[in-house]
Amino acid sequence: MLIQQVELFLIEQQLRIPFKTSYGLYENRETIIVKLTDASGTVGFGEVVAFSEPWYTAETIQTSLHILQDFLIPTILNKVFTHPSEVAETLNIFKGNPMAKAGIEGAYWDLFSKKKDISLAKALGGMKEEIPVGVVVSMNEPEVMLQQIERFQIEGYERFKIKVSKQNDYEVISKIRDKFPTISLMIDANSDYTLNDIEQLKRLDQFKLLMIEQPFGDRDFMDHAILQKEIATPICLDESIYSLEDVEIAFALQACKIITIKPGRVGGLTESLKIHDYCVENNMPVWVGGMIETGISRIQNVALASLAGFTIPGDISASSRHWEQDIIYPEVKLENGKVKVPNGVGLGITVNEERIKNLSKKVFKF
Ligand SMILES: O=C(O)CCC(=O)C1=CC=C[C@@H](O)[C@@H]1C(=O)O
Ligand SMILES: [Mg+2]
Repeated sequence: MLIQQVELFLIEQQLRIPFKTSYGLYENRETIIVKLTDASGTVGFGEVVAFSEPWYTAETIQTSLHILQDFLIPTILNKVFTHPSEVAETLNIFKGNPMAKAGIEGAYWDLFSKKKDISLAKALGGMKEEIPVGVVVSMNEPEVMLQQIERFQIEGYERFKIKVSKQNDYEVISKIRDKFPTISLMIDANSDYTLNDIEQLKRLDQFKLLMIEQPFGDRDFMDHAILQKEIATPICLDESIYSLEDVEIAFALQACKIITIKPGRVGGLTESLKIHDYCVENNMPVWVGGMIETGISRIQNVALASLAGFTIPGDISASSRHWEQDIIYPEVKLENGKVKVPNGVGLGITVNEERIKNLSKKVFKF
């Protein structure tokens, strides 16, 4: 495959439900849509899922635009690759910036599977035709969170992730457990705790949570290992995992019992597959995380989650969880509590290029 043209669309959409994080309240979400066109006119779509501010990881929309324009795109333009893994390897001559890289590499995977006349799921080695999915409940008043869980239960979600802080964890979780004693419930702390909070974290064992996601800082492997020995609830690492190497370190230190894979955070689908295979070989449960992304990245995650080793429902909620209208059709939706894995070539959906153009704040063509 020889890429003749790369286009970047910086888009911004209003979120249906504002998303409260440790950084602040997100009411709108910027992302970058990547469109690759090869010599035959076949196109591949990807998405850069970095946020506008460096609160989740160090990347932002602006750092990604810089790295894409000044380094990544000049490196892949008019160069022949026979497989997306070669693209990942080539882009790794540059340090860091996994989300910028994943935007390009993911678009290559879409293009590659189209050229092979197979679905992305099949190209990745996927087996499932439909997947169970989880949903994230934003940080809010406990009553609002209870209402959201009730609604999402009716919609068919099988796993519920709530965002908590160390100021409100016990109060919120106990109210949820009082009303929903048996649901599959997990929390995401986004590094809000430290080892000084170990007694407070021990108290959460009584709630029989599926896991605690990223209680400590992203480089705190040793502290997570100390905590995991003290609590029964499995620790899941998210922000700590930028590569397979980080997973090997976490596994060697017993810093966690579960891993969440986000292709953007690890540099793309090639690295995601390596991490999936390692976790399966080492009996470490693994699931696919979300990034409050558009349907392009979401449907890419659906394809990834179709691999047999993903055994925990991921953050792969319907388009309607975040958007009034998605930029793909058909939109991601639950049918009988499951999301169907597209079996059309490539992503297997249609990208609404008209809507992308209407949502674009800036367009770049190379
Ligand atoms: O994509 C979704 O629906 C949820 C995504 C989600 O929970 C997160 C995305 C990015 C940062 C955090 O807010 C959180 C996470 O840490 O997993
Ligand atoms: Mg997380």
